[in-house]
Amino acid sequence: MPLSCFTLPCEGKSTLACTLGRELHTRGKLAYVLDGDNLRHGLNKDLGFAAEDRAENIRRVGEVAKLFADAGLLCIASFISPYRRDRESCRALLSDGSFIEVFLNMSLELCEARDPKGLYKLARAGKIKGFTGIDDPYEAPLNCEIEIKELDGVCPSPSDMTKQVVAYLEDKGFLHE
Ligand SMILES: Nc1ncnc2c1ncn2[C@@H]1O[C@H](COP(=O)(O)OS(=O)(=O)O)[C@@H](OP(=O)(O)O)[C@H]1O
Ligand SMILES: Nc1ncnc2c1ncn2[C@@H]1O[C@H](COP(=O)(O)OP(=O)(O)O)[C@@H](O)[C@H]1O
Repeated sequence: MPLSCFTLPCEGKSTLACTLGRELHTRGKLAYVLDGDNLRHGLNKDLGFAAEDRAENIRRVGEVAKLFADAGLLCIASFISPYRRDRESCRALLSDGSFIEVFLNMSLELCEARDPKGLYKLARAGKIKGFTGIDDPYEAPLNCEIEIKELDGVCPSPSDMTKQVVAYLEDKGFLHE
């Protein structure tokens, strides 16, 4: 089961992927996290952020996730993947129902206020071009399986985000023996 979180930078993808991975491990499930930041240091270090590079990034991630799924692992993929067509290509690679798209739907203001790596600041200053959410697009999904959003302007905690995803997985029978 490849489970993929797609959103703007700083929306909490890596945090959710990590918390969820730990929760699945405590339930005796073998899970592996693929994260954009990490893969771009190795497997995908030849790629930049032009639309065709982002497409190739996500194509490779989909192929790797498929290998994990074949081996019986739960794969949690945490990438921006801003274009719908690239996400749909990943979905098409995998068997029906096994691709679960998680959309973290937080405001740009919240992401920008976090900015632990200072990239939004650089993008606003024009020092990074083509930064998602600032001068590059993000196409929100039309039919994701799980949407996590702010409640009354407050972002759910990592633990609450994880609970929402786990509830979905339990409901769909992914966590049964
Ligand atoms: N131009 C531009 N646009 C967006 N993001 C940028 C850019 N340059 C560098 N970064 C950093 O790269 C991280 C996103 O990598 P991804 O592989 O997930 O991107 S993508 O799926 O190919 O769009 C992303 O990390 P996260 O903050 O974890 O999302 C950024 O830190
Ligand atoms: N649910 C949350 N509540 C509060 N802070 C969060 C939450 N999720 C992530 N953060 C914080 O926001 C920043 C960006 O999170 P990160 O998971 O790296 O986002 P992304 O992978 O989408 O770029 C980090 O400093 C992280 O600690």
